[in-house]
Amino acid sequence: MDKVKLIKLTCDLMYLTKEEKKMYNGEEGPAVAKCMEIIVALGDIYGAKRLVDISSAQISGVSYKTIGDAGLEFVEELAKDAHVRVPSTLNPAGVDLKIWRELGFSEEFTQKQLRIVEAYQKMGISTTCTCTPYLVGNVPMLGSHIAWSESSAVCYANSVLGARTNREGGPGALAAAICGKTAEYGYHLDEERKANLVVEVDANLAGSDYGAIGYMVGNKVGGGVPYFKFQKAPSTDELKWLGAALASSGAVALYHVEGVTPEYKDALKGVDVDKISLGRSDITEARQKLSTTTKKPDLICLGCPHASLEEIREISEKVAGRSIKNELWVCTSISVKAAADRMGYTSIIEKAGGKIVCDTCMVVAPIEELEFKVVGVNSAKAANYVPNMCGLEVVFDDFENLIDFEE
Ligand SMILES: C[C@@](O)(CCOP(=O)(O)O)CC(=O)O
Ligand code: SF4
Repeated sequence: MDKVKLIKLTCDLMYLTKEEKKMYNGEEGPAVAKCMEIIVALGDIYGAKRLVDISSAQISGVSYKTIGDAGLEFVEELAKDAHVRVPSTLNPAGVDLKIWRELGFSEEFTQKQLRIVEAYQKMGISTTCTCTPYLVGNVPMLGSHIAWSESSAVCYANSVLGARTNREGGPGALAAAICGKTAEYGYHLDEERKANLVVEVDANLAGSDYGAIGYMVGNKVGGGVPYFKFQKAPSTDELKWLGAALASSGAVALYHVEGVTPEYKDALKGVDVDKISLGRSDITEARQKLSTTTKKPDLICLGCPHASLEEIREISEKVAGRSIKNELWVCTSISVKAAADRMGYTSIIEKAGGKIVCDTCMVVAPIEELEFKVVGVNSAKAANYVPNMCGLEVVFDDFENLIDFEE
């Protein structure tokens, strides 16, 4: 079908403005045309009536471990003449861009990884290399339309900030960033943001319990929208862990928390939903399911999603003046690490034998090429991903139960 007919067909299914038609038919260059085709194709598949302007993007498809040579060639080709039109941040890479050699990663992998990051930077994407863009300045407003990928970031933006994005894949988010637009379907629409399951949690929760709850409920609702009733209001870090787990065991992109999240008041209006209750025994069962071994971990990886400054402060307090027996990595962004350096938390953790690892994480880095056998994590998402993505055993527990100190 030639271009004109295709536009006609597309216009029947979706309304394109004059400006958007120009972008679509190549008047703004081949890269924009290619990206508009991706966006319009997604819109046609999901029944969008129009495109919507976006205020920011979060781009995944960064680690050489996940995108390989094909992905490297795709981004280098696009970077020849594409540039983003909205503030865009980048997902974690496969290595810490500064201390990769100290961590034991290979020169060959790192060189390819640096080419990928360079190509994204050439397109004007901020090479933040973190899955917590909302901690480094990419903080979309309530009701704003965005195009984010990285499932935990998508869940946080929709649920905690009340911004509007679907679970974009790498290409979809990148295309949207280059065009400044995305197709208006799914979570961009009011009617898709209603809850479809009420979850009453009759237990006093702490730390990694939130990940265990998210893991269980994600399995139950798949791509649904859970509405939580907790005994006390979770912190933003606890909401971050909850959403990451919901998004990794299910395909949850939005949840509501009664009395806490910005859209909870309308989430149950006009819908008739099922209710479930979860208690301590359910949480205990989920926690057991998330570990694949009872062996002591030789590598402890915290910061999935990337650690906040508050998390790093708490870790530094727990290790201050002690000497750690196992290897400890605290994964975070360069921005949060800069603040941890200034506050002295980094030197406390390093003096105890730990490392603050930036730009990457225990899932998208090739840790399987290092000498570790058992990874200890306090993130249900990491526990869910490490066995499949790294082929290593995993122990899921709170930090204080994972760490081994010299006497
Ligand atoms: C491993 C994961 O957290 C990030 C994958 O990142 P990337 O596709 O390598 O940029 C997957 C996800 O949940 O989006
Ligand atoms: S696996 Fe965890 S740490 Fe890695 S990118 Fe995803 S949320 Fe972030």
